[in-house]
Amino acid sequence: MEYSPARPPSPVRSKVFAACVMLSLWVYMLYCCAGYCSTAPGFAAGRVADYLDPPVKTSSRDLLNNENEEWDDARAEDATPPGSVNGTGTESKKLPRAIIIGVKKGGTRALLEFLRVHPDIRAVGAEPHFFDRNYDKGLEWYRDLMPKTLEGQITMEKTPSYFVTKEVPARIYTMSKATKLIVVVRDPVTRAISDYTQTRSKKPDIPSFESLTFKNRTLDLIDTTWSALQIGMYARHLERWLQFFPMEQILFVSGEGLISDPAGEMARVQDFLGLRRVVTQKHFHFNPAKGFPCLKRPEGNSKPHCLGKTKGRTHPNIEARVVQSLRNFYRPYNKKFYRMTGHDFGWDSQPDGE
Ligand SMILES: Nc1ncnc2c1ncn2[C@@H]1O[C@H](COP(=O)(O)OS(=O)(=O)O)[C@@H](OP(=O)(O)O)[C@H]1O
Repeated sequence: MEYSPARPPSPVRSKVFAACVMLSLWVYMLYCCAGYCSTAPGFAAGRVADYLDPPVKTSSRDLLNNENEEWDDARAEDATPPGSVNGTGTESKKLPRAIIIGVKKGGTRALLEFLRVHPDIRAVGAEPHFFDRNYDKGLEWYRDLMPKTLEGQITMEKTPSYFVTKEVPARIYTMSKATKLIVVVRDPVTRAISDYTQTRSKKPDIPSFESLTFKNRTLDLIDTTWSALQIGMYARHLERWLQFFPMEQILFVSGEGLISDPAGEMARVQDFLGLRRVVTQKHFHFNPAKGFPCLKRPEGNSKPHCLGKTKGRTHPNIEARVVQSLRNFYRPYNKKFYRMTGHDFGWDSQPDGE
């Protein structure tokens, strides 16, 4: 090879060099915006982009074909402590090792967002609805929705309808009988009203809560075919899960506790998942105007991130006698559920009225 001495930089060569650098930076930024920079730790650009725009991209969101109003709530700030991403090796998409299976309006979005703060958790932001609506698309379709993880990190998703869909326990068992299951439960009466409030926000003309609750005019026959009421019969749904999974593999999180003591509930969840207790009291700030805890970064003084306006909608006032009938209706189911889980969630000691 011919030896050529170093040539002094010419103005033309410098301009070409600068243009190449600019072009590479643009390509890298596009790459990151597309969500492929997730190996970057903590607050690095890729992960922030990932968090602002969760791993399921718009096209996949359409593919998911669900009325996923909660998707926007996944646009949380990245509160991952800098430099604390764990795990080793190269990243790859894996099937979930833990799933938040319910319940609808229990507080599932709050739990998922709190968990996403943990450096050992990577979760898909949207609800995949794989085991109930998209099962025929196959496990590879499902895996492809997941964010990439390093060895040692836990892949998660949440789809609240799983808990009440009868085919789902067997399907999750078939994927992996070691899957850890988390259920966020909430007073079934308040949950039903929350569910109704959500439906009414989309279809303002629906009949009143009272008229949907009863089958007859004498207001004594509860309409258990109405899904808003059926979901709250937790003991019944749980029986189906117990045909496939042992109780030790299911964690019940109190929806009320998630609001009044988020750090306490998060300690239980992290223990259950075999994780270090990274998400603690210092990650939460109670916002009195919202009435909810919001996520904050322990260091720095950026504004705490609260969930979006689809959470904490004002519930309509429901007639006291209707609430009382529902309390009477749910009492035996609640009692059974407390016995099965070994935990009294305290819903039956609530004062009457919501
Ligand atoms: N931190 C925090 N911020 C906001 N909201 C919180 C929080 N923790 C629990 N909740 C309660 O979560 C309820 C919505 O539950 P889900 O997220 O499970 O709803 S959904 O099934 O995904 O639609 C939502 O119900 P509503 O208040 O009836 O809207 C909230 O009460």
